[in-house]
Amino acid sequence: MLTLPAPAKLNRMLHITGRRDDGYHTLQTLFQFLDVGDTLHFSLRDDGEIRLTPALPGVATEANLIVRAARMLQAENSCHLGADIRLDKRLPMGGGLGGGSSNAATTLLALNRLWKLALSEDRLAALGLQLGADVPVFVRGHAAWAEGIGERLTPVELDTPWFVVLHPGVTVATASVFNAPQLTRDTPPITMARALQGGAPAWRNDCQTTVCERYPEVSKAFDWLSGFAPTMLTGTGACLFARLTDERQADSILQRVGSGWHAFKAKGCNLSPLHAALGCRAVSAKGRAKAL
Ligand SMILES: C[C@@](CO)(OP(=O)(O)O)[C@H](O)COP(=O)(O)OP(=O)(O)OC[C@H]1O[C@@H](n2ccc(N)nc2=O)[C@H](O)[C@@H]1O
Ligand SMILES: Nc1ncnc2c1ncn2[C@@H]1O[C@H](COP(=O)(O)OP(=O)(O)O)[C@@H](O)[C@H]1O
Repeated sequence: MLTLPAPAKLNRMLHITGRRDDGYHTLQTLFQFLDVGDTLHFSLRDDGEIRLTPALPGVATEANLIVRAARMLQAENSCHLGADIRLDKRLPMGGGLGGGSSNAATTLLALNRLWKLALSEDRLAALGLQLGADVPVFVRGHAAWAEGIGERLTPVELDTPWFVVLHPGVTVATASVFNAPQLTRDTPPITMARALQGGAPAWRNDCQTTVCERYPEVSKAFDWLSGFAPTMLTGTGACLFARLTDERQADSILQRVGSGWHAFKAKGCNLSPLHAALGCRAVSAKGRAKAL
């Protein structure tokens, strides 16, 4: 059996720079992984079946990104092998932590290994992009500056603080945020160097105002958490994250979280825990940028 993590991600900053003809928005964002996430267990089957347990509430098995990733790999390689896959789900769904995308990326890398397909990382990232804009960064496995709809990636070294991630108990529909008339969607593009130069104190998320206006519970949670430390929305929410000076500060905040909200502490990682588990070497220092 192959057991691998599917870590969460944060968008440490997120700018929306425009809208494409197909309706998708162009972004500039900094992705970083957390040392917390789901876990997947893979066992080989020789009959071509893909069996996933347990089912996720509200997600048909064939629509689950894990099953879709497995089927895509089978089709791509005319592969007749299958897998039993068990998912230990910890990440809230639709929270802006990228859990579904991360599950898909872990499945692509795991089955590439289990089925001995030897597909390149480039090919796996291209397949992943067909499943979701956030899948390629999980396939690549390094914190990254992302452009386009999140698929044009440049690895970066970011600060790796402790965070408290707070789920305010509401679900935010990504499409409703991107369709909101008041959404800021004309932030002038900046260079990666400029984004990194300001560092964390200068970062913001263009979705945050719209999400807080439309979801009062997110606004309330933001006001509460930012009373302790600098706080931001990840992706289109609903999760918020506070950047802390040390782990003790995280523990102290966690003791005060009210009922109806779910919170956990996590550390930022520039190398994905998935790639650490697979024993991948970190990308070479060449071409990496460093946040000040
Ligand atoms: C904006 C991010 C940042 O990480 O938010 P989170 O999902 O993590 O919160 C992601 O790129 C989200 O990517 P993903 O979650 O794959 O979005 P999808 O399901 O493909 O998109 C849902 C809907 O949101 C809109 N959408 C999504 C991404 C984008 N760059 N522009 C858009 O306009 C489209 O209307 C699309 O139909
Ligand atoms: N394996 C999976 N894990 C989580 N969500 C999944 C999965 N497969 C499909 N989904 C669907 O994808 C949606 C987005 O999930 P997720 O990636 O966790 O959130 P977000 O994109 O907000 O970070 C979920 O609401 C769910 O309907």
